[in-house]
Amino acid sequence: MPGLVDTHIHASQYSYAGTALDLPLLQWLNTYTFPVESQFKDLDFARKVYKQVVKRTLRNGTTTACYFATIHTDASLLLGEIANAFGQRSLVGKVCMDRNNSVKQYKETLQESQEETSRYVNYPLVKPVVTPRFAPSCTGALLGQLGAIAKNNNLHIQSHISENPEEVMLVKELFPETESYSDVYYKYNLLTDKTIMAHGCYLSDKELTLFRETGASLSHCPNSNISLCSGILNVRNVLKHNVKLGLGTDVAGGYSASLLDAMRRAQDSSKVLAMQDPDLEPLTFEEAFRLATLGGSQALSLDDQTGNFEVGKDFDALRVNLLVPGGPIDLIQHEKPKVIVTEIKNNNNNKIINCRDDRNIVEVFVAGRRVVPFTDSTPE
Ligand SMILES: O=c1[nH]c(=O)c2nc[nH]c2[nH]1
Ligand SMILES: [Zn+2]
Repeated sequence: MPGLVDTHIHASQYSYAGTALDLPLLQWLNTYTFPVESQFKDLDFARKVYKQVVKRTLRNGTTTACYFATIHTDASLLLGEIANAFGQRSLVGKVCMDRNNSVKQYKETLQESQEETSRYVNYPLVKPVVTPRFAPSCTGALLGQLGAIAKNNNLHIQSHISENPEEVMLVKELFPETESYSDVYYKYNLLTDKTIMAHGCYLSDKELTLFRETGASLSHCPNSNISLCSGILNVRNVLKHNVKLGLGTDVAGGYSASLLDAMRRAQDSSKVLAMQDPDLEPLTFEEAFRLATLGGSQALSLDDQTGNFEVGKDFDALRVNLLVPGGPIDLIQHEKPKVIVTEIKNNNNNKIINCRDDRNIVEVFVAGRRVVPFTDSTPE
């Protein structure tokens, strides 16, 4: 089957994935996230965590990952180097933030943020992404500079938007002259056809229309949205507005680094909304599969290279063995499936989403190179 695309993951938060999920977003950032991220000044610590997250996501079939690092440029460059060495297709973002009242050492000046963002490298599979953390962490001046850097260098952009009600209110207070949260990013040239924004749970129809018009996309991160009690994205409405959409694990707001988990949570979340509104059609497993593959590649504007097995694209693929010895699946009264799954269309394939885990992913290929299982030549 095609490789999986994680459109939103914080590599720097991997060390505490599965813990610290007892506070809502803004308090969670101040209490857990900023203190941990500030430790990435230490390159030895950064190397340890970044190697683990690249290996863990690859083993889970993530052939493309769109990463947030931290404000530290050297550590962010190291993440790019590690992804490149392991052969994972990725976008790597040095986080930019010149506002932080709670953990005062974890921020930059406007000038530092601008100069450091210009220190990026381009590998064939690893690309830079301009990364304002989110509007509350950035002054308007910084957002404007980052919009200009992205435009002048034709770079990808990533950030967060409308994840939690308190955050949306804060943005209104900080940017009173703007019409909406989306309008803040739009005004600073940060909504482009190479932009991906995480969450968007509280976007209005008008804002979704702005996304469609600018070509900006959304990353749906259901595990994080539930774990931090942020909200539930109405995926059906996003699709109805023809906004490009992918799935994200959003580690460590999300506790799982697996896109299989994201597919399941996306369906669960959509079913919860459908229970409250009988007119709403829940997401099917075919749709969840598409979001995790082709949808993600479109959302990252990488669908000319990856996302499915169309002739001309790179070979990003998983070899899945449902019956791997010691694996998590029992197939009863079925012949042994031996298929290339380009789309999910029968119940046996649905087991791939609902019952499988990384034990069933026996080989992973990125751009034709086998990257899992790891070999002697894989970096330590
Ligand atoms: O889920 C999230 N994780 C983060 O690290 C973050 N920063 C701003 N907004 C955020 N949301
Ligand atoms: Zn995030």
